[in-house]
Amino acid sequence: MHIRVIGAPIDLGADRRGVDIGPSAIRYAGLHEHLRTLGHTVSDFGNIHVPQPESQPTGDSKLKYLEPIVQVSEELANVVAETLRSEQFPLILGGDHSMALGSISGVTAVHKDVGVIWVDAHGDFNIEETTPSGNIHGMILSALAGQGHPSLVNIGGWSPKLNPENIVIVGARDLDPGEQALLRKHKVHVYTMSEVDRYGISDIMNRAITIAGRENHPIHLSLDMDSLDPREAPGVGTPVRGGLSYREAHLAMEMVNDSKRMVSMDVVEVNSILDRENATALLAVELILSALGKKIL
Ligand SMILES: NC(=[NH2+])NCCC[C@H](N)C(=O)O
Ligand SMILES: [Mn+2]
Ligand SMILES: [Mn+2]
Repeated sequence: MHIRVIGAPIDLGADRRGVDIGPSAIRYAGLHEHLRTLGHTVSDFGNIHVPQPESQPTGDSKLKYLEPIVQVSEELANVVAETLRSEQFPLILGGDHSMALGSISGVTAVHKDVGVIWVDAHGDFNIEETTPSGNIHGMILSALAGQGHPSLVNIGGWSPKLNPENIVIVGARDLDPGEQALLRKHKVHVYTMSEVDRYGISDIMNRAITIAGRENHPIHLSLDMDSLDPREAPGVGTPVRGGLSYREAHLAMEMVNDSKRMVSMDVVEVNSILDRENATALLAVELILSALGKKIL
């Protein structure tokens, strides 16, 4: 496969510094060399331009940094779409999860009926009326499904990008009350940690792949590193106890690879200021390798 690494060093969606270093930290953890040992061809687009938060007005407290986030999303969507059109696999490194607005907008500009597997402690399905924080990284999946502020919903000039019934969230354990109601209303498939415990990650991933990939739909994988237990992934801005274990996360990635349906992938929320000796970035690289074909034997 031809993989193109795209850095999206955005921290405007989390209103906290440190995730902007994520793309460098993941590259520094040996991403390119390891991908090449799997037999992939790897090129690097570099990072898209993201303004520094200190240079921007915060704007509406319920939609912080809306304008620059929309600008970055438009640019990232174009780069991702161009990458797919030139038959390369986009591997997008965050940055906070708001970058998925750009990446998935780009994917859905090229592929029809995209299914999304969103591995996350959170639902990221808030809108300005339900957000407890005003941080846009918690409002991105809803925007892709056509809900929320028109500037977020209409990246690229069209909407919705996703049919909510093609979205599967895996690993959820911290959903806000208004967000829960929206997820139910729009019939998003949510597998909580409780269900992972009850049925096992293998069963849950089989279901997730069946739903997101039904009728041959291409799958986009969005991996939020806070889906992992904070003992494994300490370098995240919004840690929640009781997350995926190291082994569960690897198996989840391996199963996505085995499905042969993945067309693009994001890895987000690596916060190097909060990390310990780059452990979270090193784990991110390991998980990327499992998702992109590394086999034990
Ligand atoms: N991508 C993330 N880490 N999102 C965390 C969102 C936290 C919370 N639900 C909020 O809306 O603010
Ligand atoms: Mn997230
Ligand atoms: Mn999260």
